[in-house]
Parts: sequence; C-alpha cells; structure tokens
Amino acid sequence: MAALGDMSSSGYSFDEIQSIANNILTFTKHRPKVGIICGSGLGGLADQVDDAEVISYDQIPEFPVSTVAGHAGKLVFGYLQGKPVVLMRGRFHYYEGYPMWKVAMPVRVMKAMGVGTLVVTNAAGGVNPEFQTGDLMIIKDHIDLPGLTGECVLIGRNDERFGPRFPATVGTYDEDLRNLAKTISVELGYNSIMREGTYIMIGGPTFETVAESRLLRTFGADAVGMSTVPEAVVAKHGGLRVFGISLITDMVALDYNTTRATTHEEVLAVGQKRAGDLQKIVSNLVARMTV
Ligand SMILES: O=P(O)(O)O[C@H]1O[C@H](CO)[C@@H](O)[C@H]1O
Ligand SMILES: Nc1nc2[nH]cnc2c(=O)[nH]1
Repeated sequence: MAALGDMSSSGYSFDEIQSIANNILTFTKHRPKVGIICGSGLGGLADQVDDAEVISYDQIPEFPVSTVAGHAGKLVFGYLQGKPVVLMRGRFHYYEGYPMWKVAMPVRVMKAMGVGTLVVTNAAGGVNPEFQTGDLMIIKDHIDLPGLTGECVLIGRNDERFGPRFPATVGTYDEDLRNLAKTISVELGYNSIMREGTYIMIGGPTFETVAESRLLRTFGADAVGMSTVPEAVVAKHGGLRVFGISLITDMVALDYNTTRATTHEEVLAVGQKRAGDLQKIVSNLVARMTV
C-alpha cells in the first residue's frame, strides 16, 4: 500500500479506504448495513446496541482521534432493533484541525464495509425563532457554508469509484426516511417538539456573534452547527441514503439585549437531558427502515 494520505488535498485513495475497512472488519464478526454518527453528547444510542463489539479509534492506525468532550472515540458494531449497524461514538470536526476530507473519511470507510444508509445526528443551535431548546429537527436540507467559500469536502482529485466529479446535492436527505421519521414522531407523541428544516454548517469553533446569527437566518437556516454537512456530502457522493436529525441544544442570540452566551457545557447538558427523545426516534427509524 502507498503511504497513507499521499493525496493530501483529496485524502485516502480508493484502495486505501478499502484496506482500512477490511482491517476494521478483522476486529468484528458484524457486517453493518446502517452507519450512525453520534453528535455531541448523543452517543448513548450505543447502549441500545445488542451483541456489541467496540473498537477504539486509536486501535485503527489510519483513523483520526476525537478531541472534543462528548465524543468518546469508539466504533460500536452490533444490532440496533435487529438491524446490523456501526455507530461512531465521536465524530471529527474541521475546527479540530483535520482537513475536511479527513472529517468525512469514515463515511467512505463505512460504505466500503457495506453500509448503504447513513444516519447523522448532531447538537445544534436554533436559528429559527419559532424553535425552542430541546426541540428535534429533521434535516430537510443543508447549507454548506465552508463549501460555498472554497472548503468543500470533495475538493481535490476525484476518483470516479467514490462518485462523480460534479455530484448533485439536491435531495441529499432521503424523503422516504424523513416521512417515516415524521410518522414515528407522531406515533410517539413527539409532534410538539419535532421540526423540519435547514441545517447550516459553520467552521467553528467560535459560536456565532449576533450579527452572524442574523446573517444565518437571512440565508434561510433553521439550525446551526459545526459538523454533519461534509459527512452528508460524501455519503450522497457515494450513493448512500442519508437521514439527519438535530437536537436543538440552545437558541442563538438574534438581538443585542441578551447576556446569554452558548457554551459547549450547555450543549452537552441539554444533550444529556434530551438525548433520549432523539435516540427513540432514531432507533424506531432503524427498526422500520429497509436495509
Ligand atoms: O455537531 P456535533 O458534533 O453534535 O457538535 C456540536 O456541538 C459542538 C459545540 O458545542 C460543535 O462541535 C457542534 O458542531
Ligand atoms: N449556537 C450554537 N449552538 C450550538 N449547539 C451545538 N452546536 C452549536 C453551534 O454551532 N452554535
């Protein structure tokens, strides 16, 4: 194998991704069909995985490590509601200093392991003034702010085996899965907290100023965070079905008459309090999706 990461701007080659996936599969008997990426403080879903086999990221030579509180840095293989899954307890963020391709590299590894559906979860700030802390938002669409300004995850040489040079991103978030999640949330009595909207990715790690929050609202964003979009873009590029859901952990400040400032501790605390609702939706969704 060539030195890993030779193509520094575009990441691991197709063969390298295949080899990383094959290496990981030697640690587990499971063969996942659904990949789930857990957002900040939302890794508790892993406790519901049956027959779990856990691999630390630091056991996998080519994997980055999680450096953010609330991201444990483990791959969890097993069955969720009878479906073979792999969960990432801990994702990688651009602000940790990883190049964008590396942030989303695990999605290609998941695909190489046989995953056909990606579920992404995150903690996000509410930008839509009608939202409240603790709401859940099905992601209907996203705004790739880094991508629009030259930091798209697909920058670099393209290997058509990963996907086309100029991929469409319309319809990234699968409509059938979104409808199924809406049905499930009604059945579970979550309609009063369930929203649907547009997630905007900022690079972070700074939380938004008031002026920036106003700008994000003007752009049409309903929720803001520092993740998810590169993963969803790489998944769509590779032909995966994608479902995304945000837990609104705080409301951004849209006026200057506030002394309130978002902290990561607050994000984790709300995550701890409300993660159960998000986990119920995701586990019921996985139970009822075809794989
Ligand atoms: O998107 P996840 O990983 O849930 O994390 C969110 O929470 C952190 C900020 O508190 C940021 O990393 C933001 O993106
Ligand atoms: N305001 C805000 N809240 C968050 N909660 C989780 N991520 C974010 C973010 O990027 N901004």
